[in-house]
Amino acid sequence: MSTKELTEQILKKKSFLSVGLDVDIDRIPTYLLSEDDPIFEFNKAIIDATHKFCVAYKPNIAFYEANGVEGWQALEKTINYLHHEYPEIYTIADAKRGDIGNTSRMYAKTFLKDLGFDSVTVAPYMGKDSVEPFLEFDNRQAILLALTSNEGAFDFQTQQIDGEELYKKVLKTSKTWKNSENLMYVVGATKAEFLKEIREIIPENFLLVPGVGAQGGKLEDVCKYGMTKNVGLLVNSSRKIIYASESSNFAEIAGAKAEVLQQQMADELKQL
Ligand SMILES: O=c1ccn([C@@H]2O[C@H](COP(=O)(O)O)[C@@H](O)[C@H]2O)c(=O)[nH]1
Repeated sequence: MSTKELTEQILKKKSFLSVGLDVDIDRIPTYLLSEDDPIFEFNKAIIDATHKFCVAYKPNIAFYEANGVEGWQALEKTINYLHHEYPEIYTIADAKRGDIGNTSRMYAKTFLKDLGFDSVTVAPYMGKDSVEPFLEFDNRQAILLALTSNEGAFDFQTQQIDGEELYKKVLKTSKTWKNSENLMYVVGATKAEFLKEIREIIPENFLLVPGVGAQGGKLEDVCKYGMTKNVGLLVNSSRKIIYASESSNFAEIAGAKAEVLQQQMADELKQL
């Protein structure tokens, strides 16, 4: 999907919500465990109940890899279900890949071609040749980790190198890479106070903002400095939505949680 189409979906649905499909087999309702594919059945119920209120889904690949072959099968069924039932939805493989170019090409093929995700998260640490293979696909994006939501972000990302924070160097240098128009960036909602300076470096690019909900990030803070005239935001929430209830109506309750966030987003969009 192009970023123009993504913006159109955001304005149509009055939502820039991404629902995180971080499916932990130990946290899903126990009655689902007797199904052939409990992870997929959980995802299907969550997607059917929340799709009206969001524009994107973000499966975190770790939760699927942790279940071996069955996890990969559940991931493939989930992305196929989204493509077939809700083709207007933007999809993010939160895989945080990046390696020497020859290897990155294989990661890019897996997520952006074979599985057909719209985007994949990529770590910038190995530099240009590790990221450019993810930028070669039309209407697909690589989402580069810029300033992450966790405490450890202060270990390296905010450290000064030659008088400038490392995350700012990542933003500036990545703009010089081939097909950099296909870049989006991860900025944690817990780091909203950095957004003003981040927007001075990348005024237009979409940001994927995780950390609202379980990690304590605030939607209004993110919007205040992160929103552009074309919105430019995908705000993700995972656990607060998908594990809102363990009862048999878990999906309905997840839908209600997603709707609360969507309503707040609709209010923020009125200020555009
Ligand atoms: O900086 C980052 C980058 C990625 N994540 C991922 O987003 C979700 C957040 O889940 P919640 O349950 O809403 O906290 C999860 O998949 C993380 O691995 C992040 O949190 N921060």
